[in-house]
Amino acid sequence: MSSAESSIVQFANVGLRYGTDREVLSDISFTLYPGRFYFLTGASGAGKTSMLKLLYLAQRPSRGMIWMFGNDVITLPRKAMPDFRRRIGVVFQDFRLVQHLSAFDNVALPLRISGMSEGQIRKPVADVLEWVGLQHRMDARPQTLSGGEQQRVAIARAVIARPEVLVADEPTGNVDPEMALKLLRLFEALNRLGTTVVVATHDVNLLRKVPDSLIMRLDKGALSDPTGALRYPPRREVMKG
Ligand SMILES: Nc1ncnc2c1ncn2[C@@H]1O[C@H](COP(=O)(O)OP(=O)(O)OP(=O)(O)O)[C@@H](O)[C@H]1O
Repeated sequence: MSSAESSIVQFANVGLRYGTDREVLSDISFTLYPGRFYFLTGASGAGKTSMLKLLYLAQRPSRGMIWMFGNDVITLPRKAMPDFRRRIGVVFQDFRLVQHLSAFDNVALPLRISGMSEGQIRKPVADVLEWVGLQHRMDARPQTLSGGEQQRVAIARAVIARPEVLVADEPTGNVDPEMALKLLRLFEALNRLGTTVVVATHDVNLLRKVPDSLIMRLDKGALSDPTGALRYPPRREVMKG
């Protein structure tokens, strides 16, 4: 099998500019392989959020090519987008929960949108809320939850539809170090189940907590490769170095 066939995401010479400004991402080329744990790191303003937006298809590049799940997403018809987006779960630093809905209803939302019946929804939502340790807070509204609890609801919502890729943008930015580690363990558990995980963080301490992770580093919109993340096959001994 060629590397292109076994990859889950490929970027080739991707550039992104907002409006007529200079490029905030330049010549970005990399391949993500299924089942791996990637960190995307770099200083504030380096372009992490912009890169994740390209990854979860909220933003089109100004140039270059992007393939996901074996398809060219640049030329993908608009009506095919929702199906693609469902294969990618997203977690934001600021949670983005719907304030007037309970934890249960926030997590149930993607399943309701996809047309599942209430009978089909109850158990998977309860199970995933139990998995994030919030079975006792199912009826709580977001504003009555702590930051760590809200982020766990957001993670539950991101994974309820079993995405193949989970993308998280500074998911530990608004929680204390102990909760950050707990959230990271949830991402690791998902990764062990086969989900490809991409976590953007400027917190270099976090990188050390996942020994088998691959690190992509952005510096002023350019990508570097401190752990061999961008080479194939990624070598375990390099990753741990
Ligand atoms: N919608 C936008 N319009 C114009 N410029 C933008 C927009 N979004 C981001 N930028 C610019 O793109 C560059 C990269 O921003 P981005 O948010 O991707 O970086 P980041 O690494 O995620 O930073 P942070 O860690 O501070 O969130 C910055 O110079 C920013 O000002």
